[in-house]
Amino acid sequence: MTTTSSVPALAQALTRSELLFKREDLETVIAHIGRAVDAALDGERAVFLTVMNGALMFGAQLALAIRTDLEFDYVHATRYRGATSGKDLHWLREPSVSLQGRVVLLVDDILDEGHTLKAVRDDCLRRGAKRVLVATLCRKLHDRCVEGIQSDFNGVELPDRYVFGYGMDYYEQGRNLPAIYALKE
Ligand SMILES: O=P(O)(O)OC[C@H]1O[C@H](OP(=O)(O)OP(=O)(O)O)[C@H](O)[C@@H]1O
Ligand SMILES: Nc1nc2[nH]cnc2c(=O)[nH]1
Repeated sequence: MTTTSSVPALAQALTRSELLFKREDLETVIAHIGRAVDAALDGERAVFLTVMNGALMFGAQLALAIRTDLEFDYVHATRYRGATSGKDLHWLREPSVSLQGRVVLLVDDILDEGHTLKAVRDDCLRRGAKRVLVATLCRKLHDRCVEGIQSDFNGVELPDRYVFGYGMDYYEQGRNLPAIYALKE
């Protein structure tokens, strides 16, 4: 199977990648996040705001692990646009549910440098959210994260290398791999 453009091939990337977390481990971790979110919500019906596309898989599994009833919406903000380093943030879809006076659970796959989540969190507050909780499947360990953003709930910690799988892309490929891989170099 070949790709239709000149982007680097996923199969090639897999040969020079390391498997970091497999599906079963991630499912266990996500179930724990669900319990923690229930405790934090304490019965309040939050807006579950998924940041597309990367959070598609994590968002679905996390939602099923939360017992408290939720209202769903999504945003699409992208900084990486299929590349392996981030640039300016582009808003492709804003929330449609009113966030005024609401608790928002902001759900994303990865907290890397934090620009995306910071911008989306600040936008939620501008729209009147009374509290924004941030849930991420993974976060990278480095000192380049912008000030003023962190995950309230996070699944796993990653080395400072480009990762893909479980929602995260390698040149828009590999999002449906059921594990997280890191490029070796
Ligand atoms: O912490 P940051 O350095 O801002 O990076 C994290 C963001 O990067 C990815 O999105 P991307 O822009 O690749 O769009 P995608 O979700 O469509 O893949 C990921 O889904 C996060 O939203
Ligand atoms: N796929 C992917 N998206 C990201 N967004 C920010 N960092 C990363 C990363 O390492 N991989």
